[in-house]
Amino acid sequence: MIQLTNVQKTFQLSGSEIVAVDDVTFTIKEGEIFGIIGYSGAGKSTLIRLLNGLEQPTSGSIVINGQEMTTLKGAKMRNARQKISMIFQHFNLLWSRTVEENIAFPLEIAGVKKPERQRKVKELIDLVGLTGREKAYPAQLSGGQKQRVGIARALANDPEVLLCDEATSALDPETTNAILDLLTNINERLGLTIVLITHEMHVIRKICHRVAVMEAGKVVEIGSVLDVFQSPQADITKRFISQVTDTGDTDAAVAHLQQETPLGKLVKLAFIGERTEQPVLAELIRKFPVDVNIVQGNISTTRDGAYGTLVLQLVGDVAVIDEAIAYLHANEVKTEVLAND
Ligand SMILES: Nc1ncnc2c1ncn2[C@@H]1O[C@H](COP(=O)(O)OP(=O)(O)OP(=O)(O)O)[C@@H](O)[C@H]1O
Repeated sequence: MIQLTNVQKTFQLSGSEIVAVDDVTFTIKEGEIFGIIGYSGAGKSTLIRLLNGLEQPTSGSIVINGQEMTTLKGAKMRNARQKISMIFQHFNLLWSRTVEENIAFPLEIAGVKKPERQRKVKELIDLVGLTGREKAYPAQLSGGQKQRVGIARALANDPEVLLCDEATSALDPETTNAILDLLTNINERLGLTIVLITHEMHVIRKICHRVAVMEAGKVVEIGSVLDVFQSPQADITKRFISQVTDTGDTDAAVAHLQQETPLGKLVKLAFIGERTEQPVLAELIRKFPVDVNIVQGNISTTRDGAYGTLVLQLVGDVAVIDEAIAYLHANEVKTEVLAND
């Protein structure tokens, strides 16, 4: 669907060169929700502007739906861009137009006749859950409602790709979840390919199928969300994951435990999929004569299944503890020894 190959974007700034996107190659599949995560300055906005043709790469190739975007010009470029829609952090609505007039705007520009426009606007208002608010002005809407208008407007011309630029960053957590549910629903109902950029791992965890992690213009890690959660490779990925898995209390709990009971092994277990629902811990306690203290536990749900971590202190005979860890391995539970006595 979208193929980026060796994409490079450099900016010249008062004599110096800034490499905003540095030799990026990856594919986004049709119908998937693909997340790009990175801290400020990582190059996410530049990448998304390259995807919608607002910027041209310095070198490399961007193919969307079989069309090489870097060589398109004039009407061909405009047609290709009509199939790529975008929603924004600050909604970018027209303040002097009502909800229905905002949604009708791209249809007017595309020359769609009034009866068809009205039919389409009504359908979109239903789809995004704004029925009854057709005549309201943006200033009379909540943040979540404004983003619903943004989404309806973006869908008006039946795009093939929806780009989301930090679309929930200005919203509170509850509204964020409602908008993310709406995007998931649209992805499933319309089969629309969604590419989103964010600095929040919660957004990736909740709705994305796959994720690319960006740092200093480069993609440093890419994979299915569940795989990346289970075995993050880059340090920056581990930091992002800790945004949603760490309660922040683990280090304090570990330090306290080591002071009070400085014995045994401190082990972090990672479970995925069905394993998160099975009584592995109960089996472990039944089978092995070790004392088990639970230090911290957490389950995160991704689109492709659940991912859980559990930090345990195992106290007892060293050989038995090693056997217990081997038993966990054999049961597809990943283990990492955090500390030994
Ligand atoms: N038009 C431009 N001219 C010069 N430098 C630019 C331009 N656009 C982006 N940059 C630089 O490119 C780098 C990547 O910026 P970009 O905005 O793509 O990052 P980002 O990950 O989207 O961060 P943020 O979330 O803060 O927007 C930064 O160093 C930025 O200053």
